[in-house]
Formats: sequence, C-alpha cells, structure tokens
Amino acid sequence: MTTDTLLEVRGLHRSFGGVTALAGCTLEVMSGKINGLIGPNGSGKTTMFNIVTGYERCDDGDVLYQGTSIRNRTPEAIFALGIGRTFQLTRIFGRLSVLDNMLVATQRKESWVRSMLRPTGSASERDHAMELLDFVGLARLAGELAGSLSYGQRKLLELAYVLVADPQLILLDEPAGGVNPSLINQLSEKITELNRQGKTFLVIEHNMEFVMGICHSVTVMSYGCVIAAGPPEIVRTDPKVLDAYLGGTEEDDDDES
Ligand SMILES: Nc1ncnc2c1ncn2[C@@H]1O[C@H](COP(=O)(O)OP(=O)(O)OP(=O)(O)O)[C@@H](O)[C@H]1O
Repeated sequence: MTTDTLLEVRGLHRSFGGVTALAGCTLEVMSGKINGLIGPNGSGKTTMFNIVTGYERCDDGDVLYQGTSIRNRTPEAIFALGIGRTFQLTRIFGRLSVLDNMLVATQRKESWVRSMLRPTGSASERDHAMELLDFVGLARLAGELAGSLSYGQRKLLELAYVLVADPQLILLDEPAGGVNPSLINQLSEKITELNRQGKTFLVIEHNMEFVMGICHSVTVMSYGCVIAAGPPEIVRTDPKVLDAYLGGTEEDDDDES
C-alpha cells in the first residue's frame, strides 16, 4: 500500500452456496483518481462493491479505508466514513419528487423510515439539494415525480443523491449502462469535474469508451480475482485482458450499446 492508496481490498473471498464470487480479490484505489473496474459478467465486481460498502459480508480477507479496516461494518457506518455509492439498478423513490429524493438523502443519518415520511428539510438543506440538482442538470425537474425521469436522468439523480453527504470516495456501479449517449457525455463531464474538485472514484462499467475516456487507472477482474491493473492504454492491450474480457465479449458489448 502506498500513501496515495485511499481504499485497499486484500484477499477478499465470498461464496454463495457453491458459487465462488470472489476468490482472493486484491486491489487498490488511488486517492484523487478516477479508477475503473471492468471484467466480464459474473466476475465479482458488484460483490466486491457490496462488501466494501457493507451490503454483503465477506468470508475472508480485509477492506482498508485510509489504512483502517472497515471489514463487515454496516452500510450506515461506511457511508458515515465518507464512502458513497450508486447501484446498478437505481434506488430512487419514484413516488417522491426529485427534490424530495434529495431531502431523503440529506436526512439519511436519521432513521431511514422517518426520513422517507418527512422529507421536508431546512431551508439550507433545500438550497444545497437544489445546488446539487443544478450541478447534474436536473434543477428544472425538481418538482416532478422521480418516477417520471428517464433512465439516464435517474442515474444523474442518484449521483446528486450521493453527493449530498459530500463523500470522499464515490463508487459507481455501471453509471452509463442503458443511458443514452448525450447523457453519458454529461455524466462523464460531471465525474471529471468532481474529480478535479478532489473526489476519488471507483467505477464499474462495461462501456469501454466511457471507461477508457475518463479513468486514470483500470483494474480488471475475472473469476473473482484481479488479473490486471494500470493505466487504460496499458491494460487495454494486455493479452490476459483481451483473452478474459475484450476477446469473445461481443454479446456483452451489444448488451451495453
Ligand atoms: N446474492 C447472490 N446469491 C447467489 N449468487 C450470487 C449472489 N450475488 C452474486 N452471485 C454470483 O456471484 C458471481 C459474481 O457476481 P457479481 O454480480 O458480483 O458479478 P459482476 O462482475 O458484478 O457481474 P455483472 O457485470 O454482470 O454485474 C456470479 O456468478 C453471481 O451469479
């Protein structure tokens, strides 16, 4: 581990019955960088995210954040440390307005149920929520039901939702999946801008153009292990990566386009 390492995953193991999702997964997330995480379907990327953010327990191994073990802590405890995440399938509240979704995030430190029932927020919380909606280009939709947003707009709302807590490390699970190209560009710009402001990212994504375009470093998983890591231009020509992921993934590529 170097002084630039913000998050370190050491030898993580996780099985579901007879299925080994993680088989000794080890990786480092560099502070102040946009770190990509790629790999074929089922290679263990989301399971690793779930363990890092407390949504799954690991069988063995460790997760260190700023050098301290956060293994098997609760999602709330990990969120409070400054690690925010989005999900592959967005978790916004469709029957609340866009702004009220943001206010739920503001009050996440309270009971989740209470914040759902009373997502009013103080004037300053509402102002901050509106600033973040403006940042992701959704301010004009603040009063609309979140359920009426397009898929790409939901992804932007989830990003704004995560930013409410001002996390230092942001984990994005397939932010560009199913999103139209113009919103993908908007998302790339926002991630790059947030990174310039000092946020560190770990981004799972199948869209290679997106990953190679914004990431400073890319880690590649296959069968629950890391098989390569480094700058995108090096990783993309690594024979192990071509073999495991880029070769023979035409179906996957079609899925994501
Ligand atoms: N809750 C679960 N119960 C049983 N098996 C699971 C569970 N979660 C994950 N798995 C299995 O673990 C393996 C790794 O899955 P995971 O979702 O972590 O991969 P992934 O790399 O994120 O895949 P994708 O790119 O398709 O999202 C897969 O074989 C998956 O079926």
